[in-house]
Amino acid sequence: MASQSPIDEFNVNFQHVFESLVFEDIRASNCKTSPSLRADIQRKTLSQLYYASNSRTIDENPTDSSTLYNLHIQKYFSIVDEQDLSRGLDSFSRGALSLSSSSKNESKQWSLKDIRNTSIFQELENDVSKSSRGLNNIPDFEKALEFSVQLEKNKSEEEKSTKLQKHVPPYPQVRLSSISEKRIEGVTTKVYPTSSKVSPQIRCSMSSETKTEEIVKPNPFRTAKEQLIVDQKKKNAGGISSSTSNEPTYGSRTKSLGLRRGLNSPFILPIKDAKMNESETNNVETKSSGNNEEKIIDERLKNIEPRMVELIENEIMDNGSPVNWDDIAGLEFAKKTIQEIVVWPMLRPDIFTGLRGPPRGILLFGPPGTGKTLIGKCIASQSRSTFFSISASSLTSKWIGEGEKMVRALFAVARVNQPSVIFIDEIDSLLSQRSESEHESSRRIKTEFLVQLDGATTSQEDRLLVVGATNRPQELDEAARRRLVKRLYIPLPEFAARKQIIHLLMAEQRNVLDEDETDLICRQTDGYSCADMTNLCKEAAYGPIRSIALSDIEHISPDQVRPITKEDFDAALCQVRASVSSQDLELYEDWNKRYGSAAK
Ligand SMILES: Nc1ncnc2c1ncn2[C@@H]1O[C@H](COP(=O)(O)OP(=O)(O)OP(=O)(O)O)[C@@H](O)[C@H]1O
Repeated sequence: MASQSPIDEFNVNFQHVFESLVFEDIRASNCKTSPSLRADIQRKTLSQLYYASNSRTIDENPTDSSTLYNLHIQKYFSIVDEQDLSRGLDSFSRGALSLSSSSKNESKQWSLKDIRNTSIFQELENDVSKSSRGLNNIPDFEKALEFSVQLEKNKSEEEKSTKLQKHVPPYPQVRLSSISEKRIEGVTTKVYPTSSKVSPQIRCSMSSETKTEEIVKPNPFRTAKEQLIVDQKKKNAGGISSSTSNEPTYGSRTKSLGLRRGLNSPFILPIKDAKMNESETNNVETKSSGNNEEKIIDERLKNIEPRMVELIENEIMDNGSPVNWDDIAGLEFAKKTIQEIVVWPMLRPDIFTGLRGPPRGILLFGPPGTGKTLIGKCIASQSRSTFFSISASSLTSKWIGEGEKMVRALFAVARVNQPSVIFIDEIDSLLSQRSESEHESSRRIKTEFLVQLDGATTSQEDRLLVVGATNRPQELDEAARRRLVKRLYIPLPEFAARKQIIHLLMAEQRNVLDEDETDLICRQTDGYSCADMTNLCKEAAYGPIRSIALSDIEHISPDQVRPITKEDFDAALCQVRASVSSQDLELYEDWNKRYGSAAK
């Protein structure tokens, strides 16, 4: 048997398909058949056509198959969209937008979306755009074609509309069936306004000729994104509006470095514009004028190295907690004298003028740990002054070669921050008696210090007080001694002062010390300095802790720790001894008799 030629094969196939189509068409046209069944038959026909075309069973020429395809599409839609339920499904108006997923037509294999995505449908569009000559010969094809093209164009808009309807079932109140009717009858002019993104006003064409648009009730529903756009639009009203539209630019927004720009942010030039430069220049001017003001204030610092100023402000300026006179046990004479000659004049410089002018330098001398530094801090606190605390030995050793600069800087910063108290501990090491073996740098520091001290003592405007403290007053240079006009002896604490220290410190701890026991401790601590007394109390406070078993120390609560007893002090007394020898005390008392502002 001779094999069939490709043309014969095509003819056979086409005949088969055509017969099938005609048969189905007759079935579908049968008025007695239900609309649902007729729609199914048409859909089946479309599927067959689609399959035959794709498998090249019928025709390589897409125009013919397209003609057939569109014919059946029209028939299909005429059934689906017919509003008379006896003849059609009225499906479009009730659910055409969700037709693709609808089960109304009892088939899951087919959907409107499938038709649009078919290659034959797309080929149809392409062919039409390439050549309209052959198509003009086909009756009604043009209408079907235009419908198909328009259908594709409207696809995305329909999807949006479908989404909106899903959220608000009663909306839109549009007879969409009218749209479909127009599609079938003629060239569709359905227009969904693009501005519907913000407040969708769905418009539909009522007539293909007049293209009159009907404004349908606006849909109040807004997606979160739409609401954001509206809010930002309101916010930016009156401000600089973006040159771009408010519509979101999905995925195409330009990222900028630094701060993220909002939807309606004004455009920012990637380079500095003239205006920006101008404003920056103004800022610089403002800043520089501000600096000029600061320079006028800080005239006294102009010859001082900034790093030294910084060092003094960070390391020497003391911002510790304030000290009250009551915090200092004993030393009644010293406290009274300092209040009279130092604190009051610093608080009321207008009263303490002339002969009543305060001394600018005082010396606190005495055994170590008796409260000299404490008094210096208290002077600063009570006179509301800035407190500078420096050890003279650090001036000579820490800043070798720069000590004199440091002294100058210290006084300059103190003047800027006045009223100030400059407390110089171990002042003897700075202002010791001159000798042949004295190092050149030490000598220069001493000279600078005396110069500054002279300036501080002679200047009436400056409110500076230099407080020197020493344990070796006998080593002080004569010139220094003369400048430190008030020389106050800070002795070892007496009985009352020692008792006061115990009370002060024990007040913070649980203890069972009675007055007799406290007095006994005070008698036992004759010759102890204030620092010694503090150490004794600390040691006694450890007694209750030492009585706790090591295994319990981690878990024991504070109130389970027993109170401090006299026995703890007895144990502590064995540990903490007086640090000041009687010989040293004699030296202080001698020197006090000779040079000190002794108590009468
Ligand atoms: N009069 C006092 N009242 C209460 N506590 C004091 C008194 N004097 C000293 N202390 C305690 O002793 C500590 C040491 O005191 P401070 O440094 O003032 O002594 P100092 O005379 O300056 O000693 P140094 O000469 O060794 O510098 C203080 O921190 C304080 O706890």
